[in-house]
Amino acid sequence: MERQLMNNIISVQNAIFSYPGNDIHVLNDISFDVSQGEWVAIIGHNGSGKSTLAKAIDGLLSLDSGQVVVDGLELNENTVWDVRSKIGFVFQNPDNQFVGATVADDVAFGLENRHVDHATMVAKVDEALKLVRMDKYADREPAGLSGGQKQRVALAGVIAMQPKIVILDEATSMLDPQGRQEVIELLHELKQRYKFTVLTITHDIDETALADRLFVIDDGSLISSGEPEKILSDSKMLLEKGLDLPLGEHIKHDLKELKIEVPEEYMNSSQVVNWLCQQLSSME
Ligand SMILES: Nc1ncnc2c1ncn2[C@@H]1O[C@H](COP(=O)(O)OP(=O)(O)OP(=O)(O)O)[C@@H](O)[C@H]1O
Repeated sequence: MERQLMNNIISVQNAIFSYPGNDIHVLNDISFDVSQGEWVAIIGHNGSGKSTLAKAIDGLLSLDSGQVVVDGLELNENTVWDVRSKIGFVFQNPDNQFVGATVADDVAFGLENRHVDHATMVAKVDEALKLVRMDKYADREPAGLSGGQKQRVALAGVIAMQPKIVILDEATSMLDPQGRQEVIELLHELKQRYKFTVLTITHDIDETALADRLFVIDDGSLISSGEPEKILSDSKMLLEKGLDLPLGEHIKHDLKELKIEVPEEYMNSSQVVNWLCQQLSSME
């Protein structure tokens, strides 16, 4: 109810899409709205259509039928550049995104295209690199960085532009667990600070617990959407759809297999550990 009162910044209605030469609907009549400032995480098995959906929102491909509206603009060939200017997109493989000779040049690229004055540009680049903890690498060549460092720099490029919408397509997949945690916390902070709307596509199921809403895509259809805690506690559906269980739910699932009664509601791993300790102490 509360969501309906907020502004929709992304609206996808009856999206249908097949790649040329293949009749299969990779997007099979998908509809949803995303509110301004909302963080939506998208999960689904390999090949379920998540990246295709993200590309359709960014106008990188056009739908066979249906409609995408971004910040009040209906996406079509006349509006595609305006739509894209509202979206910061980080792909899984940042190598395809680097254009600058140095890390700093690369982060500055979008700002230069917007003719931002030099002093502002230097300050924004420095701030963005500090936020992703890559300021010490400002003069390095992007090609010489590790996969995780490249993903951080790609993210800095997006942060510097302060777009209304940030789409991360498996953009933390090369980060180590600590780095991934840092980037997710950073996103959370930036979302509060700049009121970004965030779409994250991820195979890291634990990461999705922090989102405002979770979408499950299966063979091109949006089969479930709602509060992450509700969806993440539906272990039967997640397993049926070939998805991982979050760690806490994984432990609960194993306990259930041992015929141990566990709470139905979603618990993260620390909550499961606390719950187990309580059970043990009550047995003493
Ligand atoms: N350029 C393309 N040409 C033809 N088919 C494609 C193309 N890109 C993707 N596909 C197919 O479309 C389907 C959906 O792909 P997509 O990349 O959207 O899935 P995904 O859910 O993002 O997968 P993953 O989790 O593996 O990244 C897959 O069957 C894929 O093989």
